[in-house]
Amino acid sequence: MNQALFIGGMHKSFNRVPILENISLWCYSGEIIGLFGRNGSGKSTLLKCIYGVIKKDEGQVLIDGKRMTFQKIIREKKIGYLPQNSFLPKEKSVRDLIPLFFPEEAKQDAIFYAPGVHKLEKTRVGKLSLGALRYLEVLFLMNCDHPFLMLDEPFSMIQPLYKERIKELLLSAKKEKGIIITDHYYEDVLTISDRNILVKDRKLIPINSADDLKIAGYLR
Ligand SMILES: Nc1ncnc2c1ncn2[C@@H]1O[C@H](COP(=O)(O)OP(=O)(O)OP(=O)(O)O)[C@@H](O)[C@H]1O
Repeated sequence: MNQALFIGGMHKSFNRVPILENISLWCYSGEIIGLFGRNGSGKSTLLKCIYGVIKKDEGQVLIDGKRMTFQKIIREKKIGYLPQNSFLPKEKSVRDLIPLFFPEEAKQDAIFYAPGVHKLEKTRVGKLSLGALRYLEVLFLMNCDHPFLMLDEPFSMIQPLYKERIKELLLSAKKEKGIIITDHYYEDVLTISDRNILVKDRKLIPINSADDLKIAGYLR
């Protein structure tokens, strides 16, 4: 079912320093939005405010016209969020972790039989390479039933093979989900995104191409 995520009139300051001012943003299922911006421009803050892990000063998050709180987003499984730091327990093996997150056999199979997972089965999460870990996290999120996903730097520091696998997952997931993704690996994002936005001077600016990123001062 097509769904719409709407963020309206969002403001956020830290210690009275404004980071985001009067931010409005839409995301529909079936699209990938690329979110760009210089270090410290407020991309992670925006995602955290939408998800509700940090409190916004003002503004609304609506899904299909219904006002969302952090509790509702979690309870009703509305948004899956990939933070910059890993959320998987380090001491568990990949094989033990899968049934922990996914009791249903069909979901377990979807993950076990995803490309490259079989050979990671016995490895503990803490021993996975950064690329394998990020891939596994994205794979887990894709297999949850959230209509929206927000990913904070899924491509950072990972080898091309895993980047390609993550891109394939995202392109497949967007058939059913709306996805917001932020990463400084802008070329990887631009190859899969449908719309792009730059966070600059506390505001959002629509971006149509890498040239626009130059004009807006994100690239040289
Ligand atoms: N909990 C916090 N307390 C105070 N200031 C914070 C906090 N979190 C973020 N900031 C500040 O808010 C600004 C935006 O940070 P944010 O992490 O959202 O930027 P970003 O665009 O995601 O950067 P990067 O590309 O480096 O990940 C920065 O100046 C940062 O120092």
